[in-house]
Amino acid sequence: MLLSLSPEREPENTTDLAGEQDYVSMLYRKLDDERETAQLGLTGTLNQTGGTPQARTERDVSATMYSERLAQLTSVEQGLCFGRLDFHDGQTTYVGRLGLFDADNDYEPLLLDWRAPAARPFYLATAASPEGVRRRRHIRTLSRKVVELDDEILDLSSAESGDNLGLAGEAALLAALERRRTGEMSDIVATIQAEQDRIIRDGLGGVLVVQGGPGTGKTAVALHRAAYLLYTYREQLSGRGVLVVGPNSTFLRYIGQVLPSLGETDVLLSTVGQLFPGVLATGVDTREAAEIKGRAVLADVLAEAVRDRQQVPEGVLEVPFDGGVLSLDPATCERARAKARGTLRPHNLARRVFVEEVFADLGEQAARRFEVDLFEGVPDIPLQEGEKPDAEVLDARDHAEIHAELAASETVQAALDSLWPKLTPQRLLRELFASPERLAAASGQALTESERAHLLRPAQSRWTPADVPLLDELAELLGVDDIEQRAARERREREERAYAEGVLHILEQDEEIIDEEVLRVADVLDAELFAERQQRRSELTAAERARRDRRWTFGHVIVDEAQELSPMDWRLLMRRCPSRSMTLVGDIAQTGAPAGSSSWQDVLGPYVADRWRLRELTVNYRTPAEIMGLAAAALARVDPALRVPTSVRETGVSPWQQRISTEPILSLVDREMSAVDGGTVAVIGPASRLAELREAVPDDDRVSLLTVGEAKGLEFDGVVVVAPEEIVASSPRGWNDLYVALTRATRRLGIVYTRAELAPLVGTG
Ligand SMILES: Nc1ncnc2c1ncn2[C@@H]1O[C@H](COP(=O)(O)OP(=O)(O)OP(=O)(O)O)[C@@H](O)[C@H]1O
Repeated sequence: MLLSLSPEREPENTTDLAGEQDYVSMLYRKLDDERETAQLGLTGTLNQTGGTPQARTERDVSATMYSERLAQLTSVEQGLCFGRLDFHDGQTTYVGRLGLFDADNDYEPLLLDWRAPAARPFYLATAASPEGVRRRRHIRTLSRKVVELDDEILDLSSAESGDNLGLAGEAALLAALERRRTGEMSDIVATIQAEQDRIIRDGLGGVLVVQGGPGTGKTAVALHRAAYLLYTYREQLSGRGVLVVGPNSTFLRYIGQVLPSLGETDVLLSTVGQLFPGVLATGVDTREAAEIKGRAVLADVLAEAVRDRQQVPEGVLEVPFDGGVLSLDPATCERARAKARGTLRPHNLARRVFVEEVFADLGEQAARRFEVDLFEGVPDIPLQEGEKPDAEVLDARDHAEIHAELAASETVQAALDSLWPKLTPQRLLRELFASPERLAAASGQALTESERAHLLRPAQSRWTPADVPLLDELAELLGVDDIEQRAARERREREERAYAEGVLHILEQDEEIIDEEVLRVADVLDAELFAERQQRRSELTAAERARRDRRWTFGHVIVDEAQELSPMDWRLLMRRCPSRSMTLVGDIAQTGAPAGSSSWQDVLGPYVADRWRLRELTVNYRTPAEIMGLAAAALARVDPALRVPTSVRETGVSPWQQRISTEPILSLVDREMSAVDGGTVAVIGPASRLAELREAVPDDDRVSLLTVGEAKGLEFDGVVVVAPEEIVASSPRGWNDLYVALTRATRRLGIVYTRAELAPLVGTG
């Protein structure tokens, strides 16, 4: 065991257990009281009807507040209190998932929220630097029952025998690490380690990069940091929300429960591919296409593609109008285009200027023709002595009418659309990738012919995740004019509100005439009203509004597996976070995406120069030492200078390896399932073998069949890696991929070879 049980532990004692049970039971009673108060507050608020619009708004705010409080109080039920600190000065504090106070005793804290500054010694105090703490106690509960206490005495004698990983609460930590995995990540609030705590509580401003090998808790730390920031900077963050970006939806499902279990719901979890409202990116790019689409130079290509849609005709364009023909000459169009471009506005907004210029020219032609028609057959009357010529035959109203007619004319609109079309990002990108000519014109020297060939595809193709940052870029270049949609949405909201108010009004009137004995309408409609208000409330949370609004900017952005993002992904994310208050967690050694990065400075330089701070995590909590020995051989192939993080555990079980022909995969997986005794098993193989493996893998909820990309960020009790040599060969970052695959297991790892090319790796097992 690498995990030693130092510092010194006090023997567990039943009196202590009973004492802690009393205290914990008191906390749960307090929690129940708080819940009841919140529930009563909510019911009372929902039962109120009528009143002024302001009173109704205030009610909505109170209902929101009460239901949020209720959700928070419910989320902390499991493990409400998990720690106790005894200080040398005789003081004692309890640490838990939220703060509880004694209203009858000057609001003395009964339980400290783990995020409160006063709770920090629970995570940071060590025997060498005890911060006044004499004893740290981990309290383990099952439902509301105290089942185990783990004590550490922090004094200098134990500091000398302390282990070099500097772990706190080792017994509790070990218990957490050894537990079976369920397929959903759990919070680590009771056993956060000092190096993790420092990152979680780092200040809100600027860009913080957390670099750490597999299993070092980067994801856990990122999520706890979100909860910490929302607690500490609530005023600043609750309006704009926090965005957490993950690599794929499987990963988002895996981490989805962590923040709610910490009482936080106002966080948007999303992949980059989900950040363009209205676009569902279900298509899959080839590796080459994904890499090319991720390049920064695509921003220039897209800007050029937009300019390419601002045309000047080669010859005079004849525009049928009102029974005659108007002509648009290249010089006029050139002038109009230069003026429109000169505004530096996005394409769709600059179009207005282009149209005005063209209308001025066409309008003049139309007016002249109108005058000619007007005076046709009327003899010229010579001017009298001193009389001036009539400067304007048509007045401003006539001109306005002509403009309106031009605007309404389909032929004029068709001409304008051929020169400066109104464009959506979707239309432009679809037409760009479907046309070799347009793509060649837009890319100039930026892409070679063969690179362009990778991007070409039929117009009806599905969107892919790598298209999303391109659509986002185009939305900026084109200027999506969603004023009408916004107005429609606001109108809809007003109508819904008016309808609800109408219903309430009718109910109130009804109540006046209904017999007292009969159930009052409000008595039976509570639930419905509640649901309706809940719906309206959820529409108003920052996370929900952010999901619908492409231009939403977040108070803080957290990116997990940040090494996988392409330069174009970063452009999108930076737009969502102009304050550059960001936490990026990742591992350069695990980069698998073709457009992913191998240097944090390369990623961040364009946005913040060198003004970002780096923190490192060095301890691997997931993967036992035996497995890391094997993974180290794969990492050495990525870069001999890279080191694997130190494992906290040994299991005594070495990874096994065998050739595929020796035994069918099905029986190997069955064997692993019994070995992990009800835990989870993943079979990770190259994409090209997935169909074949699907037939060979048992149909069981506890077994997952995944590519390396899909397995990124996840963990399982047992892992079987199939055809490692094919994983390595199938991508330029093959060794990184294999490293990721080998580090997913918490207990057991098996490798099934198809060939023997990776003998050096086998030899290191
Ligand atoms: N302080 C801790 N207490 C208990 N468990 C922990 C602690 N830190 C990390 N873990 C556990 O270790 C495992 C690995 O954590 P996590 O997935 O956050 O690592 P990671 O650095 O994101 O890994 P990867 O780079 O492979 O995705 C998880 O099961 C997590 O709950």
